[in-house]
Amino acid sequence: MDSNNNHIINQNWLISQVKKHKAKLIFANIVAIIATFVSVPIPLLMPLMVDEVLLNNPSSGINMMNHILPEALQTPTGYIALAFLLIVLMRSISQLLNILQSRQFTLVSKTITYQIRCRMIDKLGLISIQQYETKGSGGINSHIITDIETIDKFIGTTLSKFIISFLTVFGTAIVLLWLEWRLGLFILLVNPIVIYFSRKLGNNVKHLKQKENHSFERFQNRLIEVLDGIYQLRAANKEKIYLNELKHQADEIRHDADKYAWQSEAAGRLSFLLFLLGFELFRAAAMLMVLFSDLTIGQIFAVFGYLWFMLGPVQELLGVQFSWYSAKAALQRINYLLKMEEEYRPKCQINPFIDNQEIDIEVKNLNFAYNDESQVLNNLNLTLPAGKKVALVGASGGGKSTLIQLLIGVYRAQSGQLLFNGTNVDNIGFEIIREQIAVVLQQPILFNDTLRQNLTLGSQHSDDELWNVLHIAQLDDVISQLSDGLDTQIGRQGVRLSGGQRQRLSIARMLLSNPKFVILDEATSALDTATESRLHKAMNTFLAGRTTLIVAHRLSAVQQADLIYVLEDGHVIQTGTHGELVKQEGLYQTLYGNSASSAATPI
Ligand SMILES: Nc1ncnc2c1ncn2[C@@H]1O[C@H](COP(=O)(O)OP(=O)(O)OP(=O)(O)O)[C@@H](O)[C@H]1O
Repeated sequence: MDSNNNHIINQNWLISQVKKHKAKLIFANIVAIIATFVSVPIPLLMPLMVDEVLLNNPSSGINMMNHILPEALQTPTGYIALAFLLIVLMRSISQLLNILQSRQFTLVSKTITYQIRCRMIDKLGLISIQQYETKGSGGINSHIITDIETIDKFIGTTLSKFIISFLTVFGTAIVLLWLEWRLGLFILLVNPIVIYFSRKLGNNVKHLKQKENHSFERFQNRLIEVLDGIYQLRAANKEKIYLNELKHQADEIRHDADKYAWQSEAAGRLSFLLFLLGFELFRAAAMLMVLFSDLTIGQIFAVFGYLWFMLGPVQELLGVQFSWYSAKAALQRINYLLKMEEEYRPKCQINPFIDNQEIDIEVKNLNFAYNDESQVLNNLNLTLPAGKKVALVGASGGGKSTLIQLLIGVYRAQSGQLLFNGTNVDNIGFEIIREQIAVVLQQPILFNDTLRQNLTLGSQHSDDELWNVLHIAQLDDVISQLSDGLDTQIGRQGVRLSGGQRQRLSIARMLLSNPKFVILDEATSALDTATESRLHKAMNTFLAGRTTLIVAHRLSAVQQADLIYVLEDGHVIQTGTHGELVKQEGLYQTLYGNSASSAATPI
């Protein structure tokens, strides 16, 4: 579990990422400070215009303007026009600097979220299959897409606005202190009080965001399942029931999202109301000061200007905490995924496959259960001799596919040993073992891509090689008739192919990977007997000298094996060749005894 925690996104990791972008962030902050410096003095032009121009009390401001303006323009209209141009210039510069600053933040946030996404994708390759089965792809999907989006928004938008807003409020308070220290002090005190209360209010709503996320995850998981099974559901006329269930889950999202939306909005508005009350108090105090102190009308305009100036940034600051709650919840969910239990991956200490020799496999006293409820493999003992074809038969649910899962390391036995060429799998490591194995499943996994890509899975092979394996797999005739040949798109999960064609494509893929150990798990179950027989004949040359494990129910697939194991309740009850076993009283005879001459025997 400790090693899993190495992947999580914590403060240290974030700090290390931020350090990588130090230069950009320092630049962004300097830009933010300059932008604030440029925009904060704008309201100061108010006292100048009101006191010195409108009320005709020329002072230092007018003197300064006279340095810039030619004599002919040194009139109230000229001063107003100059102030107007100055303000336009200052506002434009400040906005341009804001754009520059937010650009820096976007660059940083996109890079950091890209890093998080890569970290999650790396993790996907490590998570144990058991965890995948429990979590479902929808949940994982939502972490990689929605949660990262939330974090991206927080870093890129909220955080960059936070800096500008904070600097603006701070700068405004400084100018107010300078204009009238009592008013400045007042603002400096009001803001922390408002932020304190708004945090209290925010605390009451943060769990609602998590609830909304959970509903969303449940919905997404179910949606993916329903879409994957839509064909079956439609055929069984159960589509409506499942779609209604989805609607019900969508309604849960509505309920939870609505609760969070209005309560966070209300909390935000209440905080802002608190600020507005402070604001009104401040305004009243400022007017009293005009009456009872030397604050001028112009200065009070400046003070009001600053209050107005502050409203937006204060609202941004108050909103930051809600984005923070969302980002924190998203981070927690991302870390949940990053902490998921990983597949057991022992390091390679011995490589028993280096001499290109055939592979023999020994299974010794193997015990395995998926959960506490039932034992699937019970002290299983068997041998797959090098270069031989071994069939595994038995009633459904006997543990045949489970043994395959253990052989390829998808699950791990609770006790017992698995030996490849006499070496325990724990000393070899499954990465090395999987290089030697190819598994063909009853329902092959195909991608919505070309035939070529589905065959090669990204490795480089010439067309001749591809056509050769397609020929062995009895698929070359079918594919040569397609107008796009190897570049034909096969659709989602290979829907444009028949069940038998999908199985043959999967066999061709196995042939191409040139494995030393072949596992065929009901790999030809969808083929007609004539094609199946041709395929077995064609594959015989390829399989010679390769250890082959055949899991099948059909006699045609079983009887060609050099050795057959009959499995019941997770252990071997009979061993022998077809000829020997049909003569023995027992499960094999019950299953295949009367159909020795028939080509296919469904169980
Ligand atoms: N992922 C899983 N989680 C929990 N239980 C499982 C899982 N996969 C299989 N099982 C259980 O393990 C037992 C053995 O299943 P397994 O698929 O190995 O049988 P099998 O012999 O291959 O059956 P079949 O001939 O029908 O393919 C069954 O009782 C099944 O319910």
